[in-house]
Parts: sequence; C-alpha cells; structure tokens
Amino acid sequence: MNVMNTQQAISELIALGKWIGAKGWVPATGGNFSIRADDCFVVTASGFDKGALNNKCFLNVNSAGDILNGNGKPSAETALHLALYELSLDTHCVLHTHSVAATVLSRYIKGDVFSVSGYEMQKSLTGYTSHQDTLSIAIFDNDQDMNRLAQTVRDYFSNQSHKLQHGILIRGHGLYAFGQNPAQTKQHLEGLEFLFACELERIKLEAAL
Ligand SMILES: CSC[C@@H](O)[C@@H](O)C(=O)COP(=O)(O)O
Ligand SMILES: [Zn+2]
Repeated sequence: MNVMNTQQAISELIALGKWIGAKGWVPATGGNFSIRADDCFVVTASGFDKGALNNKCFLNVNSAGDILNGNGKPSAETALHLALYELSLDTHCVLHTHSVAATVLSRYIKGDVFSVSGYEMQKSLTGYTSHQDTLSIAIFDNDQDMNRLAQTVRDYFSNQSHKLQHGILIRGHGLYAFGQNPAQTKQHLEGLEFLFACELERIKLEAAL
C-alpha cells in the first residue's frame, strides 16, 4: 500500500477508534492503535479513551520506539506494535482491543493457540475461503514487561511454521489485529472478534447442557 503521511494516519485512527469504541472493545483507557507512516510509526498516546481520540492523542516514534514528535507518552504497549511491524513489512496497521470475548476466551483456553473451524465468517480473514478450514491464532501469556513480551512474540514467529497473520491474543488481556492497510486490519479485527464471541457463546451453551 502507499505509505500514509502522519495526518492521514491520525485521521484513520481517530475514525477507527470511534468505530471500535462504539463496539465496546476499548473500555476505560484500554487498547491502542498504530499505523506505519512515512519513515516512522504513528501510535496512540498512553492513557486516553481510544474511542474519543483527537489530533493531540498521537505520537510519531521510530522503529526503536524513540519519540520523534508529539505530546505525552506513547502507548505502554508500543514495543508490541513495533515487533509486529518488524516481523512483516506488509503490516501497515495494528489495532489492539480489550473485548470481553477476547479477554475471557484467551483465559479459558489453556494451550497456546485458539483454533476454530466451522464458521462461515472465517472467510472474513484474508486467505480463508471455506468454513471447513482451521483458523489458528497464537495466544501469549500476558506480561507487564512489554519488551520481554515483544521478544517472546518475535521468537515465536521466527519459527517458519508459525504463520504471522490476522492477529495474536494476549491471555486475559486482549487481541492485536493487524493487516496490510487500515481497512483490512478493521476487517480482521471484526472477523476475529465475531469468531471469539461465537466460540464463547458455544462454550457457555455446551457447559449449560
Ligand atoms: C485499562 S489499563 C490497559 C493498559 O494497561 C493497556 O493494556 C492498554 O491497552 C492501554 O495502554 P495505553 O498505554 O493507554 O496504550
Ligand atoms: Zn492492552
């Protein structure tokens, strides 16, 4: 995709934040967003309501996380965004959410992968053409040391058999969705959140029977 300038990136993220906030996926000050722009990354500043962002809620950082421009502190989870950009030059947008479904499901699943099949909505994820395919999303244990968590993610995807696509889950914390542009990232986010919500409902129903 054409790399955006900072103002375009900010406008995209403000609009996405409104949409994500209306879905209830960034409660309180949870969540953070970023876009690869020009020679830097535009990230949300820490501590704001991500559903009600304005032009002053963003910073430019370089690939090492150094601040190039902007006010306040970059997201506490900037290191994780930068790891995802470093892992794939095709990644141009990262949207991190704290939905109930992603938070609960990532705790309920004890293993390190969320795997699902049987849903038509799997086709909302790039590369999927059938409900019969199995979609897998890696789950990482939460860690307050973001540099260490970012390194764990880098190490995991340095194994070529682990495909970096659509998103990752952080246990008891939320989802990081990513894609080649903001529209595709939004689609991955919505598709994954739908699948998480379906699985949560299915697990609850089965437990009640
Ligand atoms: C409501 S606390 C959530 C934070 O600890 C963090 O997980 C988060 O997503 C938002 O952090 P932020 O520094 O505002 O980008
Ligand atoms: Zn978070």
